[in-house]
Amino acid sequence: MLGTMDDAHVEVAGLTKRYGDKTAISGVSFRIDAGESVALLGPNGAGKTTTIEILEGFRRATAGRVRVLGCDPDRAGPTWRARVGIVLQQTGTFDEATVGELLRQFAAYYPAPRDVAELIEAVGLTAQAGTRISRLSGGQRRRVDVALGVIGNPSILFLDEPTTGFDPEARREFWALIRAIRSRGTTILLTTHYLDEAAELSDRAIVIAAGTVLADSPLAQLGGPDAHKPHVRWTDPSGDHLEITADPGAVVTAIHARGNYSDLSVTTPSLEQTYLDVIDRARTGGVRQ
Ligand SMILES: Nc1ncnc2c1ncn2[C@@H]1O[C@H](COP(=O)(O)OP(=O)(O)OP(=O)(O)O)[C@@H](O)[C@H]1O
Repeated sequence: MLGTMDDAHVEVAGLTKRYGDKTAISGVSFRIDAGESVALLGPNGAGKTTTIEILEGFRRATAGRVRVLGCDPDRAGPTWRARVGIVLQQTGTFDEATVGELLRQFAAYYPAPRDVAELIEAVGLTAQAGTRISRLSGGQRRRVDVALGVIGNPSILFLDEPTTGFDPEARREFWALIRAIRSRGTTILLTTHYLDEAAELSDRAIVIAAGTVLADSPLAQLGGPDAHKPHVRWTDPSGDHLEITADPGAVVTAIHARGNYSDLSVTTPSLEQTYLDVIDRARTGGVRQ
């Protein structure tokens, strides 16, 4: 059966994956509702690709419960696969075909594909529709990858490090493309090492490291409430000071009133710093947010 009684598009409970005697994923649980866009974050080797490929049905879980669109990906059939869009980290090349030929060929595999000309326009390749894939730039090929991922009009789209190697302009164009797919109501799970990308494309971040979930929260709340408070730093005759405060104005006014200070600054931690703190705290024995 496709679909569940509720709105969960992904349900993962106690997911564990071992490669031989190495445990890559250890008891991971999370849920993604229909229409949500979620970023899976974590350092190299954290288990992101392993997790996403289990959800795609490309790898088999060692233990735990996994449901995508209400089905176990390991047992799901072609009807399920037609509703799941995938953009892998690296894709094969179809050098001899033109963009239009390739997409028309793939559209024929799906019961309810998107209109090919409209999709080519949506991914910004109208001028290249008659161009062989081998003649496209790296960024243009990645657009073809995305077009192939959504040609079947999927309910959920998996993107594994979609913009690695992109220049800043290509990355921004790609974000616009994904936002357009998101605005159609498609559920999205992406892995990325770029915090700005996660912030642009996601409602929520799930942070994993060493195969366990460290945080699962909206990006603006990552690390807990104190993680986003401004830092006031200053120096006075008694030494260097740091105060983390929700009201930096009041702290600065008090410092000023006391006088005899130097090197006063007010900064807000970046999302990247907050993320690195979450990872760091876990390494040094902190607790889950
Ligand atoms: N086929 C495999 N056989 C053995 N070990 C593997 C295999 N695939 C992954 N691993 C190991 O599992 C762990 C998780 O790897 P995974 O590729 O899922 O991490 P990742 O978070 O996607 O990393 P990256 O950010 O570098 O892509 C790593 O320690 C990796 O070496």
